[in-house]
Amino acid sequence: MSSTPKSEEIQIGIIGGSGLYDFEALTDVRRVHTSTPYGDPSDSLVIGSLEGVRVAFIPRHGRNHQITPTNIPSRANIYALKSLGARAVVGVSAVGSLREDFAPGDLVIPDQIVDRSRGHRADTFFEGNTVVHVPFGEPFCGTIRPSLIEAARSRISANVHKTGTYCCIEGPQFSTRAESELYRAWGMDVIGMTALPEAKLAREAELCYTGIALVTDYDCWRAGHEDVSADEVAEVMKSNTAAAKETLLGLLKDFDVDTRCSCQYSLSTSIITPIDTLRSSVSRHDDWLVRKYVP
Ligand SMILES: CSC[C@H]1O[C@H](OP(=O)(O)O)[C@H](O)[C@@H]1O
Ligand SMILES: Nc1ncnc2[nH]cnc12
Repeated sequence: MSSTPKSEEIQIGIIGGSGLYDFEALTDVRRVHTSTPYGDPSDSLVIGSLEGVRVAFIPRHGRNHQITPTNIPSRANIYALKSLGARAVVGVSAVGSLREDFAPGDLVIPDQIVDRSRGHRADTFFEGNTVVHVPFGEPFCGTIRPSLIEAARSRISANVHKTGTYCCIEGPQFSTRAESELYRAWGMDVIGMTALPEAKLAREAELCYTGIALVTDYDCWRAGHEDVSADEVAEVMKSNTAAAKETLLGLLKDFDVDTRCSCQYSLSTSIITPIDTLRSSVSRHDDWLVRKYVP
């Protein structure tokens, strides 16, 4: 069903993960091929309407799942979404469970992340002559999370966990059993390879970022269970993606970005390089984020 957009402006970006390579419910669709100062995004972006909201969708591994986690061009993806006008981003991802009571098929709206990646992925936009330290104590947007939880709880039959710490490894290999046990002992709840650097970059780009984590497996810690495999993740995601899409439709039903949300002005107290020096020397790369703070 085609719905009249409430605004022509793109409000929100959706980044699809494993198993979520398109969003067939989008109407009034056009495909945008774009390149950015950070290279090409993972794929062309699909712009369309969902529940009357203009949305930009991109599959983070590419539509044929050909980009490994280390090589995901997250800076280009976030730049492309921001430059199309998005004020918020939802990242959908497949995750392993690190606890008994988070079962395959469950949906988690994570509230924390621990970075266990190997430092091979660019995780800041600020590599020029502007030094910026954004707050990241709450890595997921506290304004949109409650709406996402409410949307999931009211629209899907799967178990919804309203908090969870996402342990982000870089992969592409899955974890060893000793690592998996360690992450469990540290109190982490789910494990994946992609919420970072996405969430960090979204915060630097002053976008509200939240995640929908779809549990596909028990990683490799659970006695009596086969260790996770890519085939298992793909198989479980065949049914999980429907829950993610339904949750997104619920979120968008009355969606409006709160311009007072602190994510929307995260740079306002974060630029340590004196504004006076920036006025004359802000580098081309940093300019698109910093310019509004340079009088
Ligand atoms: C296909 S298994 C491992 C793969 O799945 C997850 O991807 P995404 O977060 O994009 O859904 C995980 O992070 C790995 O990239
Ligand atoms: N067990 C796991 N480890 C890392 N990433 C995953 N994505 C889905 N399941 C995963």
